[in-house]
Amino acid sequence: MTPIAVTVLTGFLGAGKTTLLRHILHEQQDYKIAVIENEFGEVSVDTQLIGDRASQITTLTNGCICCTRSNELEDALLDLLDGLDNGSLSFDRLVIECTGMADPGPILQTFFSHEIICERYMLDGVITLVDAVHADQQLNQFSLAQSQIGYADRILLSKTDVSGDNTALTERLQRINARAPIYPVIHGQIDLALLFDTRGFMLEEQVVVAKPRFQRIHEAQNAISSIVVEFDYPVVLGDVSAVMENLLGSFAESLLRYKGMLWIAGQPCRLLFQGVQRLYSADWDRPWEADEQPHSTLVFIGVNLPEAEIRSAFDGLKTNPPATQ
Ligand SMILES: Nc1nc2c(ncn2[C@@H]2O[C@H](COP(=O)(O)OP(=O)(O)OP(=O)(O)O)[C@@H](O)[C@H]2O)c(=O)[nH]1
Repeated sequence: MTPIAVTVLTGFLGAGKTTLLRHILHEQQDYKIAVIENEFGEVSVDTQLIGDRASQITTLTNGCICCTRSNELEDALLDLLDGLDNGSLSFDRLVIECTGMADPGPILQTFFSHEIICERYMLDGVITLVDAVHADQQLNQFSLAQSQIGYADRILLSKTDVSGDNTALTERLQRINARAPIYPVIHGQIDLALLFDTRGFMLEEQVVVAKPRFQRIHEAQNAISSIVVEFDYPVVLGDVSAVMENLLGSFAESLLRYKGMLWIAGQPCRLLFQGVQRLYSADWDRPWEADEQPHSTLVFIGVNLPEAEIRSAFDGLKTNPPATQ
């Protein structure tokens, strides 16, 4: 039986993993891809975004799969095999999207430490997304961001459309990981032949593969947490922008990542709102379904999150809800 090739997508918060995954699922013609998504926080924004393009999506929201003590990843991998064996699922590749705070070490270890998983899956490679705009600061602040680069078989430098000159960053990445080629990508656009069949974990004679390092997350990351803000009334787009501008004015350094779906007054479609530190964007997503109660849900992930300020800023929109809708 041919083992199922597994690609692990990693990279710090907001580096472009979901954007790349959407590109992979959209472009590839040759494989049936199953996806395991691990989301930070209980809201599955990314799962909603990748939609129905994967053969099977399993979402693990019970904490980060690299640090949870449960065997959630192991169980998910075995469940997928059960599905294959009983004919309820059909796929020939697996992509695992880690959270931006995941240390890839323990995730990779799962593929070496469980007999059935070792036999039926084959780790193809680790692809690490690096946000060309924020990476320098993230690498200075979080040893985890360095680990994610250390494990890479391929490094994809994202946001090169807005980052300016990347020479110094590229040199820094090469010093951390001299083995992985670095490719610039804009919105996940890359030739898939460069991503698959990297054989990063095959011990070929000509390749010196560094032994995976399994390390604990640095204590400093304990300061990172997430909060979910929800409201069940429509809001005016300009008001949300004003709230965000104010929050960023005071707390841009603390807000590592924020994203969610918004109910905008008078609009038939959901607004996907997301940002990474100071860069944020909004896109219209699909229309609200007839049987779906519109609502807004935002997830904020940050260092020493100013929770009270964030909640009170959004509560402020409640006192003056728009008359329409
Ligand atoms: N300008 C620009 N924006 C990008 C690029 N790639 C991704 N983005 C934007 O960056 C934000 C984060 O992208 P995602 O793909 O959600 O990042 P992620 O790594 O999956 O994020 P988390 O799962 O939250 O860690 C989104 O607003 C993307 O549209 C790029 O190449 N250029």
